[in-house]
Amino acid sequence: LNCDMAGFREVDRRQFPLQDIPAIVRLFKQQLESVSEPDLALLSIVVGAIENSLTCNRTITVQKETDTFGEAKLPAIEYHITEALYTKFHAIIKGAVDLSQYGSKKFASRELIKKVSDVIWNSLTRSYYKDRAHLQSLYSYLTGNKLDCFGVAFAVVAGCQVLGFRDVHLALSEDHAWVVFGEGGKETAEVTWHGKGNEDKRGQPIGPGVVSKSWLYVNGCPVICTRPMEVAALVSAINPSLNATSEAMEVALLQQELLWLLYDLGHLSHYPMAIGNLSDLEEVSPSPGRPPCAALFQEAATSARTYYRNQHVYPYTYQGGYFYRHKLYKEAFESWANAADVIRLYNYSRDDEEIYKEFLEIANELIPHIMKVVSSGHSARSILKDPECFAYLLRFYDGICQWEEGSPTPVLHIGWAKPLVNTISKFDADVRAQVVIICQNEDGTESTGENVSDTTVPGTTDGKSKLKSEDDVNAVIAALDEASDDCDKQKYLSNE
Ligand SMILES: CC1(C)CN=C(N2CCN(c3ncnc4sc(C(F)(F)C(F)(F)F)cc34)CC2)S1
Repeated sequence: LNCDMAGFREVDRRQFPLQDIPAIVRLFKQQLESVSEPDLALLSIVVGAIENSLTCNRTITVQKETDTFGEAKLPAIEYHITEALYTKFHAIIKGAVDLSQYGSKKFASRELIKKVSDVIWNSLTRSYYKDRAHLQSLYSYLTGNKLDCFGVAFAVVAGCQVLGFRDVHLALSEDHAWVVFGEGGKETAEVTWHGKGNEDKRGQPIGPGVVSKSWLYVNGCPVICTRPMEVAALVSAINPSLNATSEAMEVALLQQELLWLLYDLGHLSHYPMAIGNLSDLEEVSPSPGRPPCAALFQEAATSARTYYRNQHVYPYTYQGGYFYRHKLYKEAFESWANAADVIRLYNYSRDDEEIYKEFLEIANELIPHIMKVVSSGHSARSILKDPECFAYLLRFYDGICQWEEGSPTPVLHIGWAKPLVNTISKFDADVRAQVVIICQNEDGTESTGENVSDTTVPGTTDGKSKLKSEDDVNAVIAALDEASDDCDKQKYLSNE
């Protein structure tokens, strides 16, 4: 009867109450190394209970944060609480889904998945703030009937695991989640909503999203999770935030320890964002004997290039953000140029607001801040004298221009042009002249397009004077467009 209670039965009652981080890590390790598959419901309830008690209404008196051995103290997670919630989830799922109606037992069907999604969906609180923190776990679902969009997708996969369907897995893009199922995992189904004010497409395959080349569906290169990678997703989704400005240290430490456990077991190698999350945590509090966070950010980018045809943007914006925070501005420019080389392959659609905001912040906040900071310096090694920096910036802006080409939704507007022109005009003509634009034509042959320094900025004579009016700005855009029209694909290389 209770074969699927295996997850719980195996759990050694003696492990409870779970008092500290090592106890939780032991539970995860035992689940990840157990012969069957890790129990998603059990693990999500446990970490959800800890996160909730340490970040929401801190009912517990703030205990001495570490015990005598420096381990962060956690609120004791009682066996009977965990078991009650676990049993409740099983009862909800098995009570609502009459398996005899769904033919094949071996593989899930679209109808079954839609039914599980409906059970979760229809049991959510009518209206609540969907973007709130701490709504990602089954603890939130079972105690408050609230889930965020990731949480709904995760709950559907956990529900299908309860029903014994080992073919249903979580599929993750950089801003959306859905499920794959069936023989060879070839079928896809929407199970949750995305963004605000969009009709949900639950039950439908994700095909059209891939065809439209929108970033939301990462050109058909999503992270397809195994059970342990679904554990990595729930661990990545742990949110240590106490409020907008501070975090619960013990929750962040727990997330970091669990991510290292998953990393050591090899379950992050195909999951760039999880590696990025771990790198962010390591940047704040480095673990002794572990690779430096800079190496982890690089690993995330390499994973995306190796397993996902370099169609993911976030590994490069994780890396660029790190370099920016550490004032490694040339390295930041290179990462952001690499991010733009990814987005140029997509067509910007209305569902892609998140990545639009990401590029907008880089182009109109971070790069202008860097230009301001370095302008005051007078070092000969200034990035303003470095043609490679100019080349990285051109590749960055050109990637965004190409993103717009062929898109149903415009990307650029005057708000982009001013910082863009301001940045480019900080590089003198003699520096710009050192950048050679290599064009790759349709047939793969290469030709040097117009040399950038020949396209003196209209309205100026020696290319040195600054731009004044809006017409000048529009003229520059036209010049850039013209330059980009000359070549099908531009690679900006600086000559050595
Ligand atoms: C460079 C950044 C701006 C820093 N944090 C970033 N994150 C934080 C972590 N994050 C993630 N980290 C691990 N896994 C996932 S699965 C996912 C999602 F597909 F969008 C979902 F499921 F719809 F929410 C998001 C996400 C989203 C991206 S990107």
